[in-house]
Amino acid sequence: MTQPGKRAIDKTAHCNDMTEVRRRVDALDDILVPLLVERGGYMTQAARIKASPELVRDEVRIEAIVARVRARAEAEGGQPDVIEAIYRSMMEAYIAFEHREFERLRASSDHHREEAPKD
Ligand SMILES: O=C(O)C(=O)C[C@]1(C(=O)O)C=C[C@@H](O)C=C1
Repeated sequence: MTQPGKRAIDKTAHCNDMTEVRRRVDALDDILVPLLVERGGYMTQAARIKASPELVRDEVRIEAIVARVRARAEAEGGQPDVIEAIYRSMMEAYIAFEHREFERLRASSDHHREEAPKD
């Protein structure tokens, strides 16, 4: 459980003008974007490990992630519906990326294949 006073929502600073709001938002985006890039790296890993493109989209896993992040949003004093919408949209973008990575990795490994493909 998130302790009272340690919730993310309680860390939001009171702002006196939009310059301060935007400075705070930019500072959080500077933390978020590198984390999203790192998360995206695991789509490349998944694309390498999965045996077929049909396995890229995994509805069971998507729903498990949504349930998990909704609960976390609640515990942090946030809005579960907002976090769910962000995650569903983010995962669609990552699924598209994972499909591109799946193709890219197979295409480049073809160049390194020693034997000619059969047929
Ligand atoms: O867990 C996976 O199988 C992934 O490929 C990762 C991920 C994600 O976390 O964004 C992306 C695509 C899948 O539909 C489910 C989840």
